[in-house]
Amino acid sequence: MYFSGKIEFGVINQSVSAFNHILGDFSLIVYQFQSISAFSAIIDRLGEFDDVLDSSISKHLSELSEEISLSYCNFRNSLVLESNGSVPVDNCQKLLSIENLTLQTPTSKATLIRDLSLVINEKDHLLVTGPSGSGKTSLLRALAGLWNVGRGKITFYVDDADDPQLPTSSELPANEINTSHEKAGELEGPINRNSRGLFFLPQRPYMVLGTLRQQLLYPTWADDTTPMSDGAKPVAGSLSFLMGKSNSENGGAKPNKPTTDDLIQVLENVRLGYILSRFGSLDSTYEWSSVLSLGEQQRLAFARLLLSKPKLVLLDESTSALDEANEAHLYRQIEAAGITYVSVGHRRTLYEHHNMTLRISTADPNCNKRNWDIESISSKPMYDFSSQ
Ligand SMILES: Nc1ncnc2c1ncn2[C@@H]1O[C@H](COP(=O)(O)OP(=O)(O)OP(=O)(O)O)[C@@H](O)[C@H]1O
Repeated sequence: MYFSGKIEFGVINQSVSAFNHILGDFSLIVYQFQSISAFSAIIDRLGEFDDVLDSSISKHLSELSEEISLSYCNFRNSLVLESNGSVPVDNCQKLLSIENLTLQTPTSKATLIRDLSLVINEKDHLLVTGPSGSGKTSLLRALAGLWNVGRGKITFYVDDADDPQLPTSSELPANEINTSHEKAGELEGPINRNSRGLFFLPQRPYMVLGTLRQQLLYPTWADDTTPMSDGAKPVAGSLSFLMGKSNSENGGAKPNKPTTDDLIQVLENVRLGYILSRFGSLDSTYEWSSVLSLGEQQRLAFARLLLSKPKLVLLDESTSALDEANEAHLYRQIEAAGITYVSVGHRRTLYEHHNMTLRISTADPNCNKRNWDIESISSKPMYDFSSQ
C-alpha cells in the first residue's frame, strides 16, 4: 500500500505502535491472570464475610430482649459515706455483682450456667473450677463483655473519681451505664474496660508487634506515643505508679506512664529480668510470640498487669504454663499490688491463692436446678512454695 502510494510511511509506524499497545494491554490480562483470579476470590470471601456479619448483627438486634445486661455503676453510690464524703476505711468496696445469670452457647443455646448470683468485694479472690466444657471460660467472657447470650445482670462498681469517662451520678437516671443500650456497634471493647479498672488475661497472651517496651505498655499505653519521661523521678518508691494514683495532670484514668526504670523493675518482679540481657534492651524488636516460651509470655502478661494495676482482673488459666513456684510468686505479686482476681484453672495449687471457690458442674438439660456452688477456702496453706 505504501509502494502503491495509498498510505504514507508514517501511517505504518503509527499502526505498528498501536498494535504493540493493544498487544501489551491484552498480555497484561494473560500475564496477571493468576493475581486477578486471586483478587477476585478474596473479594468474594470478603463479600461472604460481610454478609455473615450483617446477618449476625440483625439476628443480634432481634434477640436484644434475651441477653445479658452488662453495666457500670458508681461504687460510691452503693456505700454509706462518711460525713465528709470519704469512703469508710473498713468498708469493703464492692467490685462486681452478678444477678441471676444464665449463660447459653451462642449456636445451640445450650445452658452452661443456670441462675448464678454472686458478689465480689475487694480482696475476694475467686477461683472458678469445674469439669472441662462446663462454662468457666464462657463465664469470664461474659464478664469481659465478649459473650452476651443468655440472661441476667452483671454490674461492675467503679469509682468515678478514677474515671472521668464515667458520667457522674447526676448525669444518669439510675447511676448506671448499661452497655446493652450501646448495641449497634458502640459496645466498648475489652481494652476500654481496662480504664474502668478491669483487666482480662487469657491463657495465651497477645504479643504485639514491636519492641519489648511496647509489649509491656500494652494495652494501657498502647495508643500513647509521647516519649518516656525518664528524667522524672518516681514520687515514692521505685514503682510510684503502683500506688494507684491516676495521672491527674493528664486528667486521664490511666496510671502514670511507667519510666524505663519502672519497666526494668517490673520485669524483675515477674522474674523476667534475664530477657533484657538476652535480647539487648527494652527497645529491641523480635517476633515475641516465637522467641518467648508460653510461660515467659504469661509472665510478661503479669508484668503488664502490675503496671496497669486494675482493681479487678479476670485470669483465664493465665499461669497454666508456669511451674508452681512461679505461679505462687505471681499471685503474691498481684495480691500485694492490691488487685482482686477471679481465676479459672484446674490446678490444685490455685486454691492456695484464693479465698472463695465457684464450682460449676456440667448443666443437665432436663433439670432446672442451679449447677453451681460457692464455698470459702480455708486459709490453711496446702503447699508451701515460699522457700523455693
Ligand atoms: N463460640 C462458641 N460457640 C458455641 N459453643 C461454644 C463456643 N465457645 C464455647 N462453646 C461451648 O461452650 C462450652 C463451654 O466452653 P468453655 O470454654 O466455657 O468451657 P470450660 O469450662 O472453660 O472448659 P475447659 O476447662 O476445657 O477450658 C463447651 O461445650 C464449648 O464447646
